[in-house]
Amino acid sequence: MAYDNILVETNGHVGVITLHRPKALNALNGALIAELGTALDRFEADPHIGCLVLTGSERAFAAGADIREMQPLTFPATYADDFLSSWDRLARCRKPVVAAVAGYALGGGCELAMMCDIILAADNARFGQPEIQLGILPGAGGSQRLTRAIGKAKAMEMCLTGRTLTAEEADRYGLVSRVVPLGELRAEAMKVADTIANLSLPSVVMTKESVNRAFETTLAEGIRFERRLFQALFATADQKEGMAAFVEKRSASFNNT
Ligand SMILES: CCCCCCC/C=C/C(=O)SCCNC(=O)CCNC(=O)[C@H](O)C(C)(C)COP(=O)(O)OP(=O)(O)OC[C@H]1O[C@@H](n2cnc3c(N)ncnc32)[C@H](O)[C@@H]1OP(=O)(O)O
Repeated sequence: MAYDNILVETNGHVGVITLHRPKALNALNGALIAELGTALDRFEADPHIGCLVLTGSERAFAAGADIREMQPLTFPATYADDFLSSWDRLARCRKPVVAAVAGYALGGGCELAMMCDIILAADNARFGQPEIQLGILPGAGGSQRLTRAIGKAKAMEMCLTGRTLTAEEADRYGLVSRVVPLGELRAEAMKVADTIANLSLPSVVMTKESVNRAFETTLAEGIRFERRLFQALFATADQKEGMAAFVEKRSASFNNT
């Protein structure tokens, strides 16, 4: 499959997607989002892939949704087409996704990063929701995921003023898991993804689902849900292998069953 707006490659059990619209700082247009959806479908269906990395360029992860594409839109058209309703494909990916963010992650770019499970930031990364400066608001979950990630006070300031965060601030506020030197970003992201990809896929997918459930339910329901998944994993061969490997003092070799 040929892609025009993204680069797709496989490295061991890791699928790597690189946003690639360099002239527009990886601004997200309909074509790019469609290609991203196709790549995600393929990696998700590939039993050899256990984790994904999503990245951009050194200058921009993504500078937002494509303003030129959005400029002529009208309310009746956006409403009738339910504009953006399919742009959250990434958030529905069942396999873990590591975002490797360098440069600008603004608007839809910040929202795209927040749809991932782990965000590694290069020291030059900048996160922001500047939509207010365009007379709109974050439309792909930014006001919701950002608020859950860093709290109301900081999310309000970002969304209401368009202020951007440095990588160091994003780290301190809990938006990213850590900051690494720009030159080490890709290698670090690959290391994290490779670690995950070599674990047992059923336990990885269930762990992701269980952590995400914390955002959607009560504590009691979440704990019950986690316990059921925990019990279910005792039906897998990988649980037997993982625990046998520990007892026998050797590395586990999982086969995702
Ligand atoms: C799946 C999730 C997506 C869902 C999206 C939901 C709704 C989201 C809405 C938005 O994201 S609105 C857009 C929010 N982003 C912005 O407002 C940032 C806009 N860009 C800038 O402010 C600046 O470009 C910059 C990032 C601060 C960089 O400035 P710099 O001076 O270094 O470069 P430029 O010359 O401005 O940019 C180079 C080139 O890139 C084009 N470009 C940049 N951002 C966008 C964009 N968001 N849309 C379209 N094009 C963009 C810019 O126009 C330049 O192109 P040329 O003019 O040289 O052709």
